[in-house]
Amino acid sequence: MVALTLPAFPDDVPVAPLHVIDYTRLKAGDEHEIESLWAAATEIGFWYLKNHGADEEVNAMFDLGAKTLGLPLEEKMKFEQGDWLSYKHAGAYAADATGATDSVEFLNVSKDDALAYPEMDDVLRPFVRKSMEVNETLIGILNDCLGLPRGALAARHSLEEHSGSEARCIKAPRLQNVSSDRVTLGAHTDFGSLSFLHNRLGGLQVLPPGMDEWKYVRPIPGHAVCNLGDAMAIFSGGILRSNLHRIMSPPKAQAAYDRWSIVYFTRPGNSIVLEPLSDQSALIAEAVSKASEGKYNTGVTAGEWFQRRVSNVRIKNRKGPETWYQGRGTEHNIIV
Ligand SMILES: O=C(O)CCC(=O)C(=O)O
Ligand SMILES: [Fe+2]
Repeated sequence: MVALTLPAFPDDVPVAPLHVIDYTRLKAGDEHEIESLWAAATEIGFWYLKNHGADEEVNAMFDLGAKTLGLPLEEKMKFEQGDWLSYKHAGAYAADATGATDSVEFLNVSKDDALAYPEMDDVLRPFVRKSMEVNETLIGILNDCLGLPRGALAARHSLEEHSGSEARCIKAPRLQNVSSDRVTLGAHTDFGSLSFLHNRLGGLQVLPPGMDEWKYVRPIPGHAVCNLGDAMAIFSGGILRSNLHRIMSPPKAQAAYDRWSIVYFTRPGNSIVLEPLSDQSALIAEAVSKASEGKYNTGVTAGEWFQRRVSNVRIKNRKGPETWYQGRGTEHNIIV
């Protein structure tokens, strides 16, 4: 189970000063709040979201995750399926180009499974539905800020089409006798559109644009952390930012505890081509005209983008450092 009393996040580590966005104000169309969201989405691509109304669903997911990932390894390994869904054991991913491995385990459940199966429990489905509602609202607001026709981004995230959208529970076990600056999940950008993340302990770090020092994202009770992924950076011709991040063991006294997180990833439908929506927005067309030729024309679908990224991070598929680079996303210009 998740410990009820955890040591406080330390005051003497570098933190990223993320915007705090109030979801209820956003929903009410508050212009100041929309401007803050736009600033966060274009500058760093990460923000806190308060008053999102998903606490109950998220807490149930933490309990479900603890129960499921608490099973013996041989039980969990029966559910490892291909490169992506269900269970991922610790050490299955490369943490960097050298072949060092990660130390987190995941439980992934596709939104298509969570919504489709009648016997799906009363924890996953409510969490997926609530997370979808929040992410769709945020994506809709960003759609309008980008000057896209109403529903242009929503059409690329249709409920009907199968996609890489999924719920994830992550456990990073406390590390014994290891210095607290150990990377537990390697530096990456998220593959899809928008991630709705819930943390209780520190350890998540972002590399803010133009900086060479990683900054912690301080967990704030009741506040989710939202971040944009590659698809939104590509659709917007680079106006929206998909920022590099990683997980470290929790800082200072928090390092003595297992670290749990719950995430919902919204990703485009598998058939959606990842390219800038220049013909639908003057703002995007202008951004693309300033970028190097073809920079955001990936020539692949969201399904292919996802498959490439996830299979190249699998350590079993590693041939050498090039495999790590072949799995990179929109952050590929950044040397870490
Ligand atoms: O656990 C976290 O804080 C972040 C997880 C993450 O970045 C991911 O699963 O993509
Ligand atoms: Fe991530």
